[in-house]
Amino acid sequence: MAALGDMSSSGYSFDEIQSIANNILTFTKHRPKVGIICGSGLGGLADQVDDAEVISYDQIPEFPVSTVAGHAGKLVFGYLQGKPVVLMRGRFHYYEGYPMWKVAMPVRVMKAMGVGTLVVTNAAGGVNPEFQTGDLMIIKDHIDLPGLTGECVLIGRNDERFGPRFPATVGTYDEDLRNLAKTISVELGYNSIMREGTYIMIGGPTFETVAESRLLRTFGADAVGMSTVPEAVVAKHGGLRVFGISLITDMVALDYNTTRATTHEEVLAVGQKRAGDLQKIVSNLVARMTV
Ligand SMILES: O=P(O)(O)O[C@@H]1C[C@H](O)[C@@H](CO)O1
Ligand code: HPA
Repeated sequence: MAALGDMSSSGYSFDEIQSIANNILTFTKHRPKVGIICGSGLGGLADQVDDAEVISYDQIPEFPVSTVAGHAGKLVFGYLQGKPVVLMRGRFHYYEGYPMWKVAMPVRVMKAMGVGTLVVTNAAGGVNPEFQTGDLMIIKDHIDLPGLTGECVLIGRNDERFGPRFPATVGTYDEDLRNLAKTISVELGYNSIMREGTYIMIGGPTFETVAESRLLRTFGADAVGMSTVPEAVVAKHGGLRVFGISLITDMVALDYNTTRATTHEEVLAVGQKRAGDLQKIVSNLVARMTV
C-alpha cells in the first residue's frame, strides 16, 4: 500500500480509504449500514444510540480534528431504532482550513465500512422569507457555490472505483426518503414547521452580508450553510442514498433596516432548543427506512 499521505490532490487512494475503514472497524463490533453526520449542536442524536461504542477522531490518525464549538469529534457506532449506524458527532468544514476532499473524506470511509445510506444534518440560515427560526427543512436540492466557482470536492485525479469522472448530481437527495420524512413529520404533528427546499453552501466562516443574502435568494436558495454539499456530492458519486435535513437556526438579513447579526452562539442556542424535533424526525426515518 502507498504510504498514507502519499496522495493526489483528490485525497486518499481507494486502497488507503479501505485501510482506514478496516482500521476503524477493529475498534468496534458494529457493522453500520446507515451513516449520520450531525450538524452544529445536533450531535445529541448519539444519546439515542443503543449498545454504543465511541471512537474519538484523535484515535484515527487520518482523521482531521473538529475545531468548531458544537462538534464533539467522535464516531459513535451502535443501533438507532434497531438499525446499525455510525454517527459523526462533528464534521469538518472547509473554513477550518481543510481541503475540500478532506472535508468529505469520512463519507468514503463510511462507504468502505459498508454504509449504503447517508443522513446529513446541519444548522442553516433561512433565506426564504416565509421560513422562521426553528423550522426544519428537508433538503430537496442543493447549490454547490464553491463547486460552481472551482472548488468542487471531486476536483483532482478520479479513481473510477469511487465513482465516475463526470457524475450526475440530479436526484442527489433520495425522493423516497424525502417522502417518508414528510409522512413522518405529518404523523408527528410537525407540518407547521416542516419545509422542503434548496440548501446553498457558502465557504464561510463569514456570515452573509445583506447584498449576499439577496443574491442567494435570487439564486433560488431557501437556506444557507457552510457544510453538507461536499458530503452529499461524494456520497452520490459513490452511489449512496442521501437524505438531508436543515434546522433553521436564524433568518438571514435581506433588509438594511436590521441591526441583528447572526452569531455561532445563536446558532448553537437555537440548536439546543430545537434539536429534539430534528432528532425525532431522523430517528423515525431511520426506523422505517430499508437498509
Ligand atoms: O456543521 P453545520 O453546517 O451544521 O454548521 C453550521 C455552519 C457553520 O459551521 C456554523 C455557523 O454557526 O454552523
Ligand atoms: N449562514 C451560513 N451558515 C449558517 C447560518 C447562516 O445564517 N446559520 C447557520 N449556519
